[in-house]
Amino acid sequence: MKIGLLGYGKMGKTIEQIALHRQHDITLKVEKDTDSYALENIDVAIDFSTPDAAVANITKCFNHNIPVISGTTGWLDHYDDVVALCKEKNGTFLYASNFSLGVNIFFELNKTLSKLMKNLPEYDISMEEIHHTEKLDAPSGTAITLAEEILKNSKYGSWTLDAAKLNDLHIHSKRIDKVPGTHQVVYNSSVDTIEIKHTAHNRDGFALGAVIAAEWIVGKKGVFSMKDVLNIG
Ligand SMILES: NC(=O)C1=CN([C@@H]2O[C@H](COP(=O)(O)OP(=O)(O)OC[C@H]3O[C@@H](n4cnc5c(N)ncnc54)[C@H](O)[C@@H]3O)[C@@H](O)[C@H]2O)C=CC1
Ligand SMILES: O=C(O)C1=N[C@H](C(=O)O)C[C@H](O)C1
Repeated sequence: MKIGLLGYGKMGKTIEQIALHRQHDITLKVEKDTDSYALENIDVAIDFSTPDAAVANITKCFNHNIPVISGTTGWLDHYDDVVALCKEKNGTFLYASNFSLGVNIFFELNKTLSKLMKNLPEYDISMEEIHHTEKLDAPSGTAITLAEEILKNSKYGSWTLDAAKLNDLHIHSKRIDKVPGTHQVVYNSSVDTIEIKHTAHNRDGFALGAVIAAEWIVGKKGVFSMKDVLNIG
């Protein structure tokens, strides 16, 4: 498979290693902020760029009929527009806030736990996400995915980064040098605490999931998620 890497930073370089190991070719690497690259000789594009660049990169793939895997976070206000454009162009698109198998299992644990806790308002819920200091967005895309599931079954109106907003689900975003990604959900009452936590040890799990998604999507049309790839949830 010929892969175009839209974004060749920490994730692009990790994906390259895993893709080569799985006998794929990297036929394009976009390393900096430009839209003047050519989408030629590519079976699938994988976008791990920046919040500001993601929509233009995805749109360019639709216009060139290239399936696109999107791992970039921080652009989700435009997600519905991108899905509509994909359908209009008869394109192929998959976004995941987190491609790792472990986090996708964690998403299912979070869903199950939130359903179990639905009628127990004596528990206050909070979340914490920790990432490296180069991360541009907060909260993390993964934290938003977790929060959106919790909100379906909780007393909270929306998620917030502001601890003073007591009626909302507080996400505490911490930035610590070199941390690849840690997410925790805490249910706290006066008598006990229930916590679930996922800790990434490096970026290999994210990268492997993105390559597996790219392998899976070639030849398909439409809008997909990691649930389709992993057949869970
Ligand atoms: N969904 C997932 O599983 C994961 C998502 N991410 C997300 O992926 C994104 C990238 O993460 P990192 O690789 O750690 O960041 P990074 O900062 O190391 O790399 C981003 C790269 O994109 C390049 N870039 C800037 N403008 C561009 C453009 N217009 N087109 C193409 N490339 C452009 C930058 O020069 C840089 O090399 C972030 O949004 C991050 O949150 C990161 C890890 C896992
Ligand atoms: O920026 C990162 O590094 C990560 N971003 C993703 C997110 O925002 O959830 C996934 C992972 O946690 C690493």
